[in-house]
Amino acid sequence: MELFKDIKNLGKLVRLERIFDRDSEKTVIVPMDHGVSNGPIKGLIDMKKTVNDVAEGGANAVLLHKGIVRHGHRGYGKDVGLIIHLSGGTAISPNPLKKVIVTTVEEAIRMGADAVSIHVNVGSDEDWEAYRDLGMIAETCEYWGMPLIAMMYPRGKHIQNERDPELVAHAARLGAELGADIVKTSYTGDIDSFREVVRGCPAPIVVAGGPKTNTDEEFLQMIKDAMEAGAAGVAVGRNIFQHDDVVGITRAVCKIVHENADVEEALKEIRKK
Ligand SMILES: CC(=O)[C@@H](O)[C@H](O)C(=O)COP(=O)(O)O
Ligand SMILES: N[C@@H](CC=O)C(=O)O
Repeated sequence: MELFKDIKNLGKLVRLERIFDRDSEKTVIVPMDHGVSNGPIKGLIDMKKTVNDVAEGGANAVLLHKGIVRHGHRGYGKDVGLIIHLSGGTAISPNPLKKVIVTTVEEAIRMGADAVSIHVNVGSDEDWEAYRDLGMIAETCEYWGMPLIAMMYPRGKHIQNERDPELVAHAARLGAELGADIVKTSYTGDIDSFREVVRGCPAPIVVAGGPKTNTDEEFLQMIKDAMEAGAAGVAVGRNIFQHDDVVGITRAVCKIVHENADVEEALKEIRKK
């Protein structure tokens, strides 16, 4: 794939083709790691059903913690790529922004992962520990041919605006500098500033979702704008798995990401309740 022309590691290339569409060279990832950070929230109770629904809707990959694969692997339905999340931390911790490494790349390989991910809150207390983790895990991923996705967010007590374009650009660049193959970060709110984030980051960027938006139009427009700005895809959790029509909203997102559809056309995929 042209998108990964800088990557020479064959194992990584083979695996990346399982989580990116070979024709569009874009991806729709559905993170479902919220059980660790927030507990069994809406949409993440029956994990097999939710994984099956997003697979049915055409998602390229789901992102899970290891225990959900162990307890919840479907073994039926349409196959979907598997990204295993290596970081953990909870909203009820005295330091909710602190993430520690809870799994190894080797364990992810044993579980059949197509990629692994790590979460870094840039600007949080002791963020340097996460930078060290990212750099070291990148080296292990290189050895095993395992693609690494770094979730890079400006978050911390001195960060006033987590979507500030300069801060998002810095966080994204840091991910690429320390060895991530793909960077996931927040949308900055407008096409021009996000284009600069993409320009400043040598690794492909996938855009994160955030809390469930009020309307489907608002959410899909954000996806459309991020793609227009040069994103290589999306990694959206709650706006997909908490939707009343999980299959339909996944199809709508895929239509924009892979087929460059406009929002109006994509909305037709959703079954209104
Ligand atoms: C649970 C998290 O920490 C999130 O960052 C999650 O991993 C994610 O990637 C985004 O999920 P959304 O629900 O789309 O914000
Ligand atoms: N490839 C797996 C990924 C989830 O565990 C599947 O399709 O079920």
